[in-house]
Amino acid sequence: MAVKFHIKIKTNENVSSKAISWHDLANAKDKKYQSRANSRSHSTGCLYRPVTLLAAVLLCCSYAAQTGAQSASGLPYPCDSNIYCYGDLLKTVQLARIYSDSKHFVDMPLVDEPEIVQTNFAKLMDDTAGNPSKEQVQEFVEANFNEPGAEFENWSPDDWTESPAFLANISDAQYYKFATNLVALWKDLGRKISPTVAENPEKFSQIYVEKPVVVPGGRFREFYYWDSYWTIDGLLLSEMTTTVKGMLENFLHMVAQFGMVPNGGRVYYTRRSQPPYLIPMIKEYVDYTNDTQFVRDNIGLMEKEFNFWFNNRTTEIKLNGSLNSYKVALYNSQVDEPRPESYREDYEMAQQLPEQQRTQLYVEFKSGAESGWDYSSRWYNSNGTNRGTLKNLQVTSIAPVDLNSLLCYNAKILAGYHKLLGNLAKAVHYENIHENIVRTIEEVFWDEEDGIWYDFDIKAMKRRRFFYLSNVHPLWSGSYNASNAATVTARVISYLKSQKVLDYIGMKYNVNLVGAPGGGGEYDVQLGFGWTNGVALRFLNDFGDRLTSPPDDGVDTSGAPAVDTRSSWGIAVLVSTFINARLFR
Ligand SMILES: OC[C@H]1O[C@H](O[C@H]2O[C@H](CO)[C@@H](O)[C@H](O)[C@H]2O)[C@H](O)[C@@H](O)[C@@H]1O
Repeated sequence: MAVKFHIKIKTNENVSSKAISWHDLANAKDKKYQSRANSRSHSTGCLYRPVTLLAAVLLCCSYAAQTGAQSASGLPYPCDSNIYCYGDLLKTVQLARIYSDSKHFVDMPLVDEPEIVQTNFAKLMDDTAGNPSKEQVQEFVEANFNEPGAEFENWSPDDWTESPAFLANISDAQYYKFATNLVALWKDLGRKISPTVAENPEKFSQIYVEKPVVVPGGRFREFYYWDSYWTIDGLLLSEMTTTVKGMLENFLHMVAQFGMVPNGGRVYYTRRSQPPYLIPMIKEYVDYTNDTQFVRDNIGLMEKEFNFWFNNRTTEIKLNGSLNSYKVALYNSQVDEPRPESYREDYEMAQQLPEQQRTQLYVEFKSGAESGWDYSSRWYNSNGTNRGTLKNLQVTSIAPVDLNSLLCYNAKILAGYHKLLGNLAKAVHYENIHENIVRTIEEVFWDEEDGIWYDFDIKAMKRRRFFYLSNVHPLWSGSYNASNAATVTARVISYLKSQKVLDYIGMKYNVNLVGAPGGGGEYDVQLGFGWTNGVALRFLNDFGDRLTSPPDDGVDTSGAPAVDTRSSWGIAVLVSTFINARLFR
């Protein structure tokens, strides 16, 4: 008799359940799919209770065959692993403060099978009456986990070249050297995931992907979804088309596997995404290579990703006094528990709220991470202002103009590709979606008085008239009525000038020590960030023929951490100069 298992294919609100048999699994062409399914049945729903060791083990075993465990609120956990995503082991280790960065622990591979690690943990709790000291927890972690990074093998991209043609456009010697350094960095940021991860997925939080990836770097040891858009742009300028194609194939594989592209390449990121740049990334690649066969082969998965957002991340609103209704997109990850990679921080913040409000805060944390703007005052809402603290996060009730603009752009690309492939009915379908979103952006997000688009508060039903760089997204994506292009562009530039924002562009900068990197936030300034390298290369490509580096102005950066021209703050200064040059010529 065929035994059926339910494999949850995860999207957040849309948890669809697909019955497959072991026979199906055994015959599955894709070995990774099989090993991922195995890992779920191994690691699901296994909760320690401070009873006896035997009872704990029995409890673990009885849960082992289940999938899709839920928290008491009824919402799913960040993933099904009771080591990396929820449960007493995770909570005990993260609250013990062994590592200053919570992400460190959830990036550590297991030494043994999850069941054995759970049994060892149950023993630790039993031996210490459920209250181990920090040293005892540390000893347990060191015995049962390896340091992060064990999941990679050495890899140097075959398609890397020292002197891609675009470098010849850069006339300034300093900038030339700077660009050469950035191109060299691709070799440091490339990662190939070891086949051991595919063979034993239950021992790793790293998601196995077949093709190498380029990561942001530093503590970000895995791919990040929206970062990859700018990374890929820089890789294409660097003529690394094979690497780019592989990264796109990985993303498409994840759409097939998860129904969407996860925030990043770890299991604890699989129930939230990031801004949907996959279709624009494919467009960048196809424009550069003319590989239209890639579109033909993958149009179905591109649509699948679009539909994830269009079906699971939208809501209908009616403007006050209007009969028209509008479909607006929002970030919304309905998942309980602290973010595993920021467990202690989220947990401690939630403790300051009454118990019944904590799940919603956890949802807001994850939805903020899904936006990529984690965290910005953009998501604070106290009495309609953008002031407050993380406790005032209201991501799920703010319709972001950039997300709506991005989906508009996605629909336009899909319409164009369907036309190219001769699927005329589909082309019309996506053209209609595109037109509807353009109308929504004009009628909901555009502020005629200020001459700019704003995010929209769907509780108060009004625009949030605060400056964020995301306000100009529709100008970039072309999500406005083409006949108004000249007026719209002039108004947006005048808005930017009025805000004086172009004087202050930077990722994290130091307001006390000009030119020095800043600090604070969730993590330190990272050296050689993948996506900012891509942005800098793009600017050097577009303006390198007319840029000259500033003379040494004697700025004292002696108090600043040692960084070189590869750092993200240096790049931000460069980009700011370029933006000024372009807009105010
Ligand atoms: O460059 C990678 C990403 O870095 C930030 O977010 C990531 O770190 C957060 C804290 O560890 C995590 O919760 C989030 O989900 C991660 O994406 C940054 O805010 C992102 O925009 C960026 O993609």
